[in-house]
Amino acid sequence: MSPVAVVVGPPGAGKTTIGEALAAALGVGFRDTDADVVATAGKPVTDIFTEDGEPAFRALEAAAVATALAEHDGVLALGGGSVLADSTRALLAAHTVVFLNVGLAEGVRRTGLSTARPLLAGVNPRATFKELLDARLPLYREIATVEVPTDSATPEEIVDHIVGALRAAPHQTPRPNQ
Ligand SMILES: Nc1ncnc2c1ncn2[C@@H]1O[C@H](COP(=O)(O)OP(=O)(O)OP(=O)(O)O)[C@@H](O)[C@H]1O
Ligand SMILES: O=C(O)C1=C[C@@H](O)[C@@H](O)[C@H](O)C1
Ligand SMILES: [Mg+2]
Repeated sequence: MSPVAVVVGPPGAGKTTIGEALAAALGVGFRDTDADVVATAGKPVTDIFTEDGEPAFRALEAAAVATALAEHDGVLALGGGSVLADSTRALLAAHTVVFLNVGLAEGVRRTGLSTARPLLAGVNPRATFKELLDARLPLYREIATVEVPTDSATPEEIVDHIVGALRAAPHQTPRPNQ
């Protein structure tokens, strides 16, 4: 069993929004590893960061991603920082991975009103977001099979784009060493 598509990208890229809409368009189930981590820990992501620390969150996240990749056959959205783990990127090499890209200004705008993202809760969310994008863009691109810019597209347009890309390459050839 393998997800139809795994959705990755920075905070605010739309992984949850687009992932849910993509699953509905394809008539498959949707799963989000952030929700899996919250269910396992029994508390919100912010509390895990505050009470247990980011390394504890990342360990829960890597385990949640490995389980979901093995169990889920619909659309799977990953937490924004999942790609930081070498083990997760190695697992993703065998999957169809949609990278939802978002630029700095739009990413800050979309995440600005929420307090639910502990990494962006500091005094200068814009600087933090820029550091995060600089560090992660190569990692998202390393494992993506489809990259979709989202800054000036509606969720409907983005879903159409992804459905078209999946139809054009329905059976991804496994990469070497998989
Ligand atoms: N294409 C889009 N155009 C405009 N707004 C969008 C778009 N995609 C998502 N949004 C909005 O941006 C916000 C963040 O979206 P969402 O929660 O889906 O992002 P995410 O990638 O799942 O973030 P996180 O990494 O924190 O889980 C939401 O308010 C959502 O409605
Ligand atoms: O980008 C990140 O590192 C994060 C994104 C969210 O999806 C959550 O997984 C958490 O807030 C961390
Ligand atoms: Mg999300």
